[in-house]
Amino acid sequence: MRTALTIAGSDSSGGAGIQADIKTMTANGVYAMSAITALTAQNTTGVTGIMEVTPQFLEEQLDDIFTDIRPDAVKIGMVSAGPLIKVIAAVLKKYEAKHVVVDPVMVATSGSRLISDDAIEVLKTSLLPLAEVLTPNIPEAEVLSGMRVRTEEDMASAAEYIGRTYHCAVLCKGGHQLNDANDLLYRDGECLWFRGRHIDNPNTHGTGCTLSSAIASNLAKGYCMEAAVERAKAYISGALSAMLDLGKGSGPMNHAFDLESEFIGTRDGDKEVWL
Ligand SMILES: Nc1ncnc2c1ncn2[C@@H]1O[C@H](COP(=O)(O)OP(=O)(O)OP(=O)(O)O)[C@@H](O)[C@H]1O
Ligand SMILES: Cc1ncc(CO)c(N)n1
Repeated sequence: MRTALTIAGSDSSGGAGIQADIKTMTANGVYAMSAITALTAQNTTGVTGIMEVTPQFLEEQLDDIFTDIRPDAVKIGMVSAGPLIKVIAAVLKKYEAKHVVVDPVMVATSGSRLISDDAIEVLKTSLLPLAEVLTPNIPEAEVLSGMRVRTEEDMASAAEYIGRTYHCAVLCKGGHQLNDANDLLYRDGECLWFRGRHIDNPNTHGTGCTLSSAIASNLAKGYCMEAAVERAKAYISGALSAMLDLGKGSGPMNHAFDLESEFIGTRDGDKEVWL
């Protein structure tokens, strides 16, 4: 079985962060592992608290993972502080991690800030150059490129600038800001649009985490970048189309929409019963 690692924050409401990543990786058929950067107290209406792990403890988690079950792909999500980002960069280099997907998480769907200003600088200098692909949404693409992004042409210019600066592929997500389902992949000097069907669902908590984890899962399984993005788009469209409606704010998606049966236990010792 192929393996994937998420390095991200925990979302107590289960729709984003580590929880979304593990659900996504599992649904996409890879073995999921996690190194937690911070606990967040949050729900669908906002984030009320953040408790970071120490850099030493993050390093310990990562060393334990890489020296035992080597990940075939790594997804990096919320990392709120510079010293934590430095640890991640050092570990990725030390173990020559493959298929590194960085979702430069800055603000939650609910509007809460998830990274400090100095950490953004460390992200740019230490971590982004190690990525195979970055998955910024439009506000994140604006911060990383220093450009104003209002149109599809702006998305292409910003993605190209970011890709040339950090020598990686860039998937700029239209997301809930511009054109919902249309994302642009810049790679090796070329732009490729992934045009999805807009799904009329206000519940988009964790869409960014889910997409980047689905890309990492598919890279872990050996798909090329274009195929990994295509398959990840299909997965997120399915999860949004399931129209789960939980919580008082922008709720989570149904990550398990494609699981046909529900395991209910065993009978007669060894006979499994499925619904
Ligand atoms: N209503 C929608 N219908 C179809 N696809 C959507 C919709 N909203 C978002 N997506 C897709 O979900 C993926 C995640 O994009 P989005 O821009 O929402 O991420 P994000 O802003 O980083 O998310 P988050 O708020 O979780 O950080 C993209 O592929 C985007 O096209
Ligand atoms: C822990 C965590 N990571 C990422 C996001 C972005 O949606 C979030 N809301 N929470």
